[in-house]
Amino acid sequence: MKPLYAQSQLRAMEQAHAHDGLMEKAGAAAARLASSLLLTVSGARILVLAGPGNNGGDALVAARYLRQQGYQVDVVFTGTYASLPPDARAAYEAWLADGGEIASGLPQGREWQLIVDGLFGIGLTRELDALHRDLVQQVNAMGVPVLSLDIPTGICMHTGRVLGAAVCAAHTLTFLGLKPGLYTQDGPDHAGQVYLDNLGLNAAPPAAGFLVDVPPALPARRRLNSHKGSHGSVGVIGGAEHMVGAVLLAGRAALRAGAGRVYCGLLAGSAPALDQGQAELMLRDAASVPQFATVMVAGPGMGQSDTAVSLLHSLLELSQLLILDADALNLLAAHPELQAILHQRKPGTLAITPHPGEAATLLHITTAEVQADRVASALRMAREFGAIVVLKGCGSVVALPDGRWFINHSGNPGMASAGMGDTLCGIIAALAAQEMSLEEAVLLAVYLHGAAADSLVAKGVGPVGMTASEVASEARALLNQWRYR
Ligand SMILES: NC(=O)C1=CN([C@@H]2O[C@H](COP(=O)(O)OP(=O)(O)OC[C@H]3O[C@@H](n4cnc5c(N)ncnc54)[C@H](O)[C@@H]3O)[C@@H](O)[C@H]2O)[C@@H](O)CC1
Ligand SMILES: Nc1ncnc2c1ncn2[C@@H]1O[C@H](COP(=O)(O)OP(=O)(O)O)[C@@H](O)[C@H]1O
Ligand SMILES: [K+]
Repeated sequence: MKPLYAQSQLRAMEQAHAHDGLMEKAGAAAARLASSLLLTVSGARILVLAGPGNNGGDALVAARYLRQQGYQVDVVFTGTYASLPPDARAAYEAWLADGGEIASGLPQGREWQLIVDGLFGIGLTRELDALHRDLVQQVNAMGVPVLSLDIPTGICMHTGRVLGAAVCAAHTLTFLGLKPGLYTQDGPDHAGQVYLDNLGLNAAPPAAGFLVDVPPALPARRRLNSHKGSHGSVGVIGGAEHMVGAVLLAGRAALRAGAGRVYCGLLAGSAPALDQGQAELMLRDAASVPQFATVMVAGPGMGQSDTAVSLLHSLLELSQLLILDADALNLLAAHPELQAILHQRKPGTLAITPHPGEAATLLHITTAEVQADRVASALRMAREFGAIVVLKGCGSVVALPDGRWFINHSGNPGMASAGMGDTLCGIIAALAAQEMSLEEAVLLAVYLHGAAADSLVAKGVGPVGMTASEVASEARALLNQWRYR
């Protein structure tokens, strides 16, 4: 896991090292990366975009180093000299003193092999104005690789949201520490490959959150002398008429992630007595399932019938570890009396896995408002529902009631297909059944789920057409590889 920082923490780091030449180091690092990216292009021409603040200063330093290395460098500066912050002003003067020139608009009739984006960094506080929006759109239309400094211009460092328009970079060199906006929402689509340069600062403050980019804690190795009862029992309730598959997908995923036994309770009157594709699943009357299970999942395809409400009600009052998804979340949103029970539960025994639409229903806001700040939305749900929360989507956010949060770094758009969420809750339940805490199970399951999808893409199974069942099988392969090899 890697630390993620808030703007205030990055500012404090900058201030504590105000006399350490950080901008010079940042610009030099940018020039090094730029020239390594251009290695195969001799005599390359580089466009450097410098904005009105210190991000622009970094770019001007990089421009100077690149010019000294023999590149042809065109600088476009969008600020005003008089309002530049001191370090950036010094960088501006040094560029001119070195013989560099400054243009205020894009030079015509030139072709560049690389663009360095130093328009805005972590100081972007509002939507881009018309001038910058226009420039960003022109840059994106050029089809030239872009190296963004600190964060792609136009991306909000906290939320990953596009503020009006944003640069689509192939590479982002980020300074001092990683920013959450690089890893969730629209950040990953704009940042390309991310490189971190800590500018020589080795002591960093405590993280605001964490990026989960390696497998977190794994379940213990199995004792040779173990039996099916040693690996827990998962129960899954849901599957109203026409939605039976959701429960079967969750149950099958739980088997593949190692649960000793899996029971499924289907609400549909026409439900099968056997899963023809997975005879190991034990199909029972939904109301009876909790008595067999150490960990329960409720919600996949559950519908919102009175039966569903009363099943959920009784489940919330039981002490088992519980994972709620899909319709269970919609029911929770619609029935305040169900929410009231949540706070009587033992801490750490409930997880909820909303996608942004379900999160909006739970929080009584719009999906756009949820997405405007995914970390804040996930933390709010964690607090209000006393639950471990997975806010799914690109850069899934895991938030805990005590205020800790994580952004998951695995996964890809091949996962945007029906059944993926059912698979995720089956995996969470199976890991929790194998004696992990629910918090550990959630963190591992979210990473594993995405890593399995990434592994399938690497093998050519996706992103197009990758199925949730395939992800469950690949998750099994990875879990075995991580734990036993
Ligand atoms: N100060 C330092 O010691 C260091 C700063 N660094 C760089 O400095 C950056 C942060 O610099 P700043 O705080 O100056 O911020 P930025 O350079 O990101 O931009 C801030 C400037 O843009 C203006 N602005 C914000 N939103 C705007 C909008 N939508 N339209 C038009 N103007 C807008 C602000 O009023 C301000 O003038 C970092 O991202 C990093 O690149 C690094 O060099 C590390 C060291
Ligand atoms: N673009 C994406 N990048 C990464 N993960 C994604 C992406 N799209 C979907 N996912 C993941 O796939 C799963 C989809 O869950 P959900 O929307 O509940 O699907 P369903 O209800 O159809 O099963 C979530 O874990 C989500 O994080
Ligand atoms: K930038």
